[in-house]
Amino acid sequence: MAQAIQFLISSSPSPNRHFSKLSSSKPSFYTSHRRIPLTVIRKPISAVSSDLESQSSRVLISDNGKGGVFPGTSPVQTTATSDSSSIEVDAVSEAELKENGFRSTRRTKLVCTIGPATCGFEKLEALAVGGMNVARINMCHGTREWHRSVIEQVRRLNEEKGYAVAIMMDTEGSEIHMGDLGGAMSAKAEWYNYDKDAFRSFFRVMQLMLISNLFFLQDGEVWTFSVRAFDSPRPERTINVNYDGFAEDVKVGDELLVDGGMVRFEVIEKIGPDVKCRCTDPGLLLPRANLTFWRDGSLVRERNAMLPTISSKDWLDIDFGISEGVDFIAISFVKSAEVINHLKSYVAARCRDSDIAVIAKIESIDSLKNLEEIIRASDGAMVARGDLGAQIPLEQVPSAQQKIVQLCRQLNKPVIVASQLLESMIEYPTPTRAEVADVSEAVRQRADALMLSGESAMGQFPDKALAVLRSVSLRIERWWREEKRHEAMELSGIASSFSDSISEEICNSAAKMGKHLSTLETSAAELDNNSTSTLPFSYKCKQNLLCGLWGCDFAANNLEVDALFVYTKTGYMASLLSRCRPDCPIFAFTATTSVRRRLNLQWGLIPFRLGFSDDMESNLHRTFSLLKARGMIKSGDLVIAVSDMLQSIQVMNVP
Ligand SMILES: Nc1ncnc2c1ncn2[C@@H]1O[C@H](COP(=O)(O)OP(=O)(O)O)[C@@H](O)[C@H]1O
Ligand SMILES: C=C(OP(=O)(O)O)C(=O)O
Ligand SMILES: [K+]
Ligand SMILES: [Mg+2]
Repeated sequence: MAQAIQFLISSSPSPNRHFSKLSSSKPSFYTSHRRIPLTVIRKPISAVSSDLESQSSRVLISDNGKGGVFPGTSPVQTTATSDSSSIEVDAVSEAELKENGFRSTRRTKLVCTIGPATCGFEKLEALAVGGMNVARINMCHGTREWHRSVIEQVRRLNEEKGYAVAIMMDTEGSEIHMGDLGGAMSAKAEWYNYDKDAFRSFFRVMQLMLISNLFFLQDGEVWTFSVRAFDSPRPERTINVNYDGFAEDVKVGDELLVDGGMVRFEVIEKIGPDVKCRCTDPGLLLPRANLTFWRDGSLVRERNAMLPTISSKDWLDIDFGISEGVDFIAISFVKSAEVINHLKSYVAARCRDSDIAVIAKIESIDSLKNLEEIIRASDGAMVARGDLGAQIPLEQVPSAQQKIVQLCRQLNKPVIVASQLLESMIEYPTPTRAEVADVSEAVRQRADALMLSGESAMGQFPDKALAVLRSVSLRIERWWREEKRHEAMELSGIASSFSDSISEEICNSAAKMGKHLSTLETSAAELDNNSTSTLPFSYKCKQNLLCGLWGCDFAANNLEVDALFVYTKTGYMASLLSRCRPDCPIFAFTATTSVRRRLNLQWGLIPFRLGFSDDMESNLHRTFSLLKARGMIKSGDLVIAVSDMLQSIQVMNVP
């Protein structure tokens, strides 16, 4: 039995004259700013869907590829220009929905760093098929030409095969690191990419160390770290450091950590630009490894902290990212909100509609100190545990992660948990149990996204690593849905304007409603157009915006909400729904390709590109018709729909 109940909060009376007001005398809500009539409308869907059958069900699969918005159009104009009878969704979500239904869709998003192991078209396609939502390129490595080719291939994949993989560019940042060791840029990658039997063979390892310019250090060996630029060949046992102040800053007796402690040295002598160090913890020296130095058990960071967060090379990379139309720019070693604000205005001035999101990487002590202001200024954050673990004691990383993940959700910013999630899978086809537990914890914390680094960039099993992230995410998500094991979080209000606070309340209510409706146990037989009953729960919203809303008559039998639909121009309303982490998936309809790709990073959202109008009723019916034609929904599915144009909540069975 198809029927609809619609709650409307609109700044003008419902523009939809088709809806009859069966129960319209609910209290209106007035404020000093604006008058908002609150109506509760209900009517059988059959009466409003007479034109449904005549709707075209023509569908379009491909993403329009090239980044940015459509030429010469704002998102609003795009609505008018896009093909009104088409809908675009990525091929993986579509297949998942068709095969297993709504509940099977993965909520946690997956980011893969692309490197030598995955830069070919087929390898990229395998990652897209495996569920990669965002491809990350790390400007620490490789040339711009190399990165451009990756971007082009991802775009082609989207265009030709119907994926919607977004692109994140990650800046190098002003960390102190070693030089290239005179070898190929991807020496570490080559090193791991030899076949695994060979990799494990001692003699092969020795041979590789010679050809790849990798060095396995012995205890007590003395090496020179120098800020001088060397002509090749580089003097023996000498390593170049990229930071000019290095020799001035270190003191004899300091501890020098390579790659957060993979190799350790003690500073024994300073001679002008050269610093002589004795190896105290032997290990493998890898090209461009990060360096930190410690004194009396604390990180020395006075001078390091004075380095600009965005170096001149980073600015060139950012220009490159803007011209290539990347979707996200992740900024390494952020120290304050200032740099994020600066970058955002820089991007806005150069990029129409400023549709590149700026992600703050939290990986330094300073970023932890200024965490809230940084996250407020950014469009999202990354818990960059690799470098973070080199700056704070390792045992503090888990609590920092939890704090960052929670704060991001409170502030409605997507958050990525990154680094070493499945580190052992660089070499082995299965993860360790501890790694699976770590991934599970990030999923249980309900981070928006998980990221692979070396596992996908230069590991031997990129697809397998991605499959592990995917299956663990799915399993843990299901587990907490079934057993309610996830962390409960009281969300505080974030809206800064009156209109935003209405959107926020609508989304909170829709998400809650989904939950409540799915736990109702009244009988379906009671669901009848003429019956009037009251929802068996009381709901009080903080700002009283929706008070009285639930006084409407409603009865349901084991009503399970299958999906939340959100029609959103900028993506904001979709992010508000995602923030609530509802039990059912969220179908986010947006008119712009770039907004759609950006929504890929957010928990639980399945982004669709769809042109839509201000008439919610016709939007819904057209969407139902298009999705039914593709087998993604079926008659009887229960949907709660919200929209940022009309600020409404509607509950509908798919006709
Ligand atoms: N574009 C690239 N070219 C060559 N090697 C790369 C590239 N991107 C990543 N890698 C390799 O993958 C490893 C892991 O990637 P990532 O975590 O992004 O970098 P890092 O180790 O510098 O933090 C790098 O150390 C590097 O060896
Ligand atoms: C993600 C990180 O940054 P990068 O790989 O660029 O060092 C990290 O440090 O964890
Ligand atoms: K980086
Ligand atoms: Mg880092």
